[in-house]
Amino acid sequence: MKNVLTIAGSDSCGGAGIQADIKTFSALGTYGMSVITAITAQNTMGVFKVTELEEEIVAAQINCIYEDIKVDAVKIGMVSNSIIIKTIAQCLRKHAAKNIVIDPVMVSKSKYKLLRPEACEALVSFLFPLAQVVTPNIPEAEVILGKRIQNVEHMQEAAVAIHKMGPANVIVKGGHLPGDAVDVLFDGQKFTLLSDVRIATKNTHGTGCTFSSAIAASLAKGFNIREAFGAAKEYIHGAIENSFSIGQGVGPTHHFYSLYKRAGLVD
Ligand SMILES: Nc1ncnc2c1ncn2[C@@H]1O[C@H](COP(=O)(O)OP(=O)(O)O)[C@@H](O)[C@H]1O
Ligand SMILES: Cc1ncc(COP(=O)(O)O)c(N)n1
Repeated sequence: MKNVLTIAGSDSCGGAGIQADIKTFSALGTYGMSVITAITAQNTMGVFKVTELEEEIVAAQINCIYEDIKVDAVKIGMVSNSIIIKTIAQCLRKHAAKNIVIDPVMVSKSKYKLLRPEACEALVSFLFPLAQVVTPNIPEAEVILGKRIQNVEHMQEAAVAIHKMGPANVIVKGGHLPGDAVDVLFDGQKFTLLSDVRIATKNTHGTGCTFSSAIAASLAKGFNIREAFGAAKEYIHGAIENSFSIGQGVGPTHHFYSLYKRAGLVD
């Protein structure tokens, strides 16, 4: 069994954040662990309150895990302020953490700011250089670069520009552009583009969290970045295809549809 850690925020309704990450790790046959950076009160309609945790408890959670358990990959999601960002960078350096996947979470689908605007610079300068891969969506890449991204060519340019900020690989996700769902990987030398038919659903709560966690689980299993990208794309497609409506807003993706199907729990 490979061990995968998520460092992220808790989502009370279970569709994104820590909860989506651990479901993904489990569905992909890895052992999931968590370091919580913030607690959010949210549901399918929005984020209503956020409490950031003190950096001491964030550091203690990371140290506790690395001092005892071999961590095969780590995914970083919502980290809302620069003090916690610097603490995480320091801890991961101290433990020589490998297979670091960074999803630079900034704004929820319900438009709530999950990253303090002044902390974007810290995220880029302290965490990006440690990453095996960073996975911005279009709005995040636009904020990082201060440029509009309107097509796949712009996504490729953005991937090259973000690569210069230090990560070994960049995947710019195209979920926010119209048309097919095209994602662009740049490894410093060449591009890999993966495209899927866009699934017509409003239930995409947590897609970015799920996608980056699937990459982390795949890297933990020994896949190279291109293989991990392919496995994550396939996983997110199935999870969105089987997404469902709970609550009144944007529903979650389904992580265990194939297991449930085999067990006769769904049609
Ligand atoms: N409606 C959809 N149909 C198929 N794939 C999608 C759809 N929406 C997003 N994706 C895919 O889900 C992954 C997450 O992308 P995105 O939604 O852009 O991330 P985020 O949740 O960070 O905004 C990407 O692989 C993207 O191409
Ligand atoms: C704790 C937490 N982390 C990440 C997201 C982003 O997910 P989404 O973009 O689908 O709202 C979220 N809503 N909550």
